Parts: sequence; structure tokens; C-alpha cells
Amino acid sequence: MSSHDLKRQAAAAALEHVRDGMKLGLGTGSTAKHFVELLGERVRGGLKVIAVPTSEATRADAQANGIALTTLDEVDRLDLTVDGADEINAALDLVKGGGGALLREKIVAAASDRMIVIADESKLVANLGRFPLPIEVIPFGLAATRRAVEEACAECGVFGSISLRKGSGGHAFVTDGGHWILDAHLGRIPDAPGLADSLNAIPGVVENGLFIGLASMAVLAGPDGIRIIERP
Ligand SMILES: O=C[C@H](O)[C@H](O)[C@H](O)COP(=O)(O)O
Repeated sequence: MSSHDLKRQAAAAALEHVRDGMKLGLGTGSTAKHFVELLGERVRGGLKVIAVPTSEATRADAQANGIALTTLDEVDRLDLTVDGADEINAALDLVKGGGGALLREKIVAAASDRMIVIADESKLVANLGRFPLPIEVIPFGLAATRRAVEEACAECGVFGSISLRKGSGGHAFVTDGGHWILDAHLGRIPDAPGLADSLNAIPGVVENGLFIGLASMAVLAGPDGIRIIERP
């Protein structure tokens, strides 16, 4: 079965948790895009939901699929956010931001009563860190911020190269918030909560891609079917 099919299966399984009248957060990325498309089918069939997208790309997808949108200024809390991830461990801590949407994704997840992470099972890892950790930074003072990121990593006992993410044309990739992204190639992150706190204490860092304690359930699709991991 292709990765495309597995992602769609995970998205379909998460859709079973959506109820009429819910306020939803819509994630970003290739897996979340399946969820938006399947949700759109249900909306066209009469399901009433309202949703906050986590990126301009997801906003466009949601609009194309006829999903009513709102903002976190117009609603208080969201009932449920469904989003993908780059890595998921057994404790449901995540690495996110491979697509550059980590900041809005974390704001939306934190404003949600529940977050379901959807993925093909290859995203489940014993240790976070093989996927480069995205760190969203302010362009001003980039070199100083990068040095501070290296120091914070070293103090947490993790080492590796820190690279500025490039977009099309070789220029810095720019997030929806107008920021840049440093990708930290760390290999293994033994203390993810500690590293997340240290990185966010750096003035030039806007947010990091470690999602600690936000996901309540993972829906993982593999060749043998769907596997659910729930936060105890
Ligand atoms: O910034 C992007 C998001 O965090 C994505 O949810 C993450 O990169 C996973 O994307 P995909 O489902 O395409 O693997």
C-alpha cells in the first residue's frame, strides 16, 4: 500500500471523531490535506462544522472544499484539531514543522481541547530527533540566534549542524508569519521538554517544532491497519 493510501486511511479514521457542530483546527501537510478533503466531502453531505486553518495552504484547501472558516479571534476554544507530524514517539510528543507551519499549528493545537495526530506508521519513532528539528526564528540577528540555538542544544546534551531552510530560488524559506526556519540536525533528542523550553527562551526564537503534551491521540496507518495510541 502506498504512503498516499496510508495517509488517507489515517485521515479517514480521524474523521470518525468529528461531530456535528464542532469547532475544528485543520493541520497542514500532505496527511492533513487528506483530512481536509474527506471533511469537505462530509460537509457537502450536510455536516456542520467551523474550522481554523493552520496555514495559508490549508486555508486555500479548506475553502476549495467548502469548509466554513473562522479565526481564534472569533471563537474561544476549539473542540478538536487534526494534524500530521514528522515524528511521533510513544508518549505522543511530536516533531512538527517540516512544511514550515509549526507556529500556527502549535497556537491552534494549544487552543484545542483535543489534538489527534494522523500519520502513516513510519512516523512513529523510539526517539525524537532523526528528523531535523524546525526552529522558527526572526530574520533580524540570525547569526546571534543561531549561536544561541547551538549553545542551548549543547547545554541539553545534543549536537549537530543547524541550517537555514532554503526555499525556491535558494533564498531563505519564509513562513506564513514572515519568519525564517533553522533546521537542527540533532539525531536524537533525549530531553525534548527541556530542549523545547531552552529554545523558546532565546529572544530570536519564535517557536520550535517540539510539540510536548499537546497530542491526545495518534492515528497511525500501516499495512496491517489502523493503530491508535492514546495519552494515558
Ligand atoms: O509544517 C508542517 C507540518 O508540521 C506537517 O504536519 C508535518 O510536516 C507533516 O507533514 P506530512 O503529513 O506532509 O508528512
